[in-house]
Amino acid sequence: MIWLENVYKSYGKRVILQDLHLHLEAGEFAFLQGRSGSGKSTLLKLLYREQTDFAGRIEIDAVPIGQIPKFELRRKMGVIFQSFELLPRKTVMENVALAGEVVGKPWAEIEPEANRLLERVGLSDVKDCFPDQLSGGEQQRVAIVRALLNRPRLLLADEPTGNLDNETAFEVLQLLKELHVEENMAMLIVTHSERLIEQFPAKTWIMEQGRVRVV
Ligand SMILES: Nc1ncnc2c1ncn2[C@@H]1O[C@H](COP(=O)(O)OP(=O)(O)OP(=O)(O)O)[C@@H](O)[C@H]1O
Repeated sequence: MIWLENVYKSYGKRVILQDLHLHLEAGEFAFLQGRSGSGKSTLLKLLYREQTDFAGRIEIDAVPIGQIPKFELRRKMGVIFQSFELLPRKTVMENVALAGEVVGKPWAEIEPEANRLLERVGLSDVKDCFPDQLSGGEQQRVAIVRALLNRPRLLLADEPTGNLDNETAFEVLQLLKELHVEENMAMLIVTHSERLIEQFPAKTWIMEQGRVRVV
C-alpha cells in the first residue's frame, strides 16, 4: 500500500528524513512515535502531498506518489489532525459532506454514506450542530467521519488524540481500531503517547535521527 525507500527530506540545509524505509501493507495498523521535531508530521505531509519536495521513492499501490492526481489521492487516503480542522461556520453534516464535494460526488451518494458513518460513531443527533457546540472527542469523531466518507483504504492521523483527555483519547483510539477492522482500512497513527501504545498493542515505528525502526 505505502512504500518508502531511501527517502531524504530537508528544509533548506536541515536534513529531517534520511535514508528512510517504511512499508505499510493494505489493511495494516501501525503507530509512528518519536520525539518532538523528529519528522513525524513531515513524513505524513509527504504522504498526503502537502510537501512534494523530497529525494528517494514513495509509492502508493505501486504508483510513484508524484504521478497520482490529487483528487485520486484524496479518495485513497483520509487524514485527521490533532486540531480536528473542522470549518466553524459549517454544520457537522456540511463539514462531512465537504469531503465528498471536493472529489465531485453527487449529494445522492454523499448523504447516505454520511448518515451511515455519523450513526456508526454515535453523532446522528448532532448533525445540524456547529463544531463549537460539540466536545473535543465529538469534534474528532466528526473529523474521522469526514476522513472516511470517500471510503479510503488508508487513514493517516497526525496526533489525533493530542487535544483530548486520557479517557476520550482512549475512546477515539478504540473507535479507530474498530473502524480499521470494519472498513478494512490501513491506518498510520502518529502519537506521542506511550499510554495509548500500551493500551492498543500494534506495530510501532520509532522515528529517530531521520530514520524509523520497528519495535
Ligand atoms: N515548513 C517547514 N520549514 C522549515 N522547517 C520545518 C518545516 N516544517 C517542519 N520543519 C522543521 O522540521 C523538523 C521536523 O518537524 P515535524 O513537524 O515533522 O516534527 P514532528 O516529529 O511531527 O514534531 P511534533 O511531534 O512536535 O509535532 C522540526 O525541527 C521543524 O521545525
